[in-house]
Amino acid sequence: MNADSSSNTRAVLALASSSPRRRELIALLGLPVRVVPSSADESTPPGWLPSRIVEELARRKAQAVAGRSEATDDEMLIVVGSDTIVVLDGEAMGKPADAEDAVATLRRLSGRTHEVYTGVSCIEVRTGRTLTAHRVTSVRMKELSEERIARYVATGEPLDKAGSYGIQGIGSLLVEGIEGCYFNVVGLPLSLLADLLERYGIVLP
Ligand SMILES: Cc1cn([C@H]2C[C@H](O)[C@@H](COP(=O)(O)OP(=O)(O)OP(=O)(O)O)O2)c(=O)[nH]c1=O
Repeated sequence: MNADSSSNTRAVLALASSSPRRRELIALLGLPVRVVPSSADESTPPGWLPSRIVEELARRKAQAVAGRSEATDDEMLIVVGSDTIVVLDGEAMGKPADAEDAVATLRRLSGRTHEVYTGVSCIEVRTGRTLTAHRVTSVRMKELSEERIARYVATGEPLDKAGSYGIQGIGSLLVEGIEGCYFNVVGLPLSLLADLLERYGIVLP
């Protein structure tokens, strides 16, 4: 099944997110997409592994939207939720509370390699069939001087991003290199999402 399928049912995605990055990325798949911001509870108990955190939060975001969505007779509606965290020394870091918190996070990331975890969860609205997975990308940061961190935080870019940087923006200047999926760092691992969609019978290029 694909967007141009001659079958009577067409695949439609509902992105459970208010992230402009995720919206841009999911559009690359070429399927029809509706965007429905999700307001799920993002708290998790202490001690959860990063993989569990991102998978659970991705599922919660998708469930919050699936619960108030209805597919029309001629469509297979799949809600997609996603969650990203940065992990250093086993500690999960989400979005910074404020500029000061962003400075403290970047000081910790400086000159070291951390992991970015992104969970993706798909729910087919009609059947409730739910598929969830995650990817991990290693990111090595340059040594960052105090002046450089201050200049970067002053751009405002870090404030709505896990780990207090955006690899797709001017934050790319702080990054030495990565190992793994780039889109995973930006917040939506497209190749993983495509693997999940294939399991619903959706054919992509
Ligand atoms: C590390 C990194 C994170 N990010 C972003 C991706 C996510 O949007 C954000 C992590 O926060 P999330 O809580 O995963 O997502 P969100 O609150 O932005 O959006 P929603 O829950 O509505 O889907 O950090 C980047 O854009 N670039 C990066 O390099």
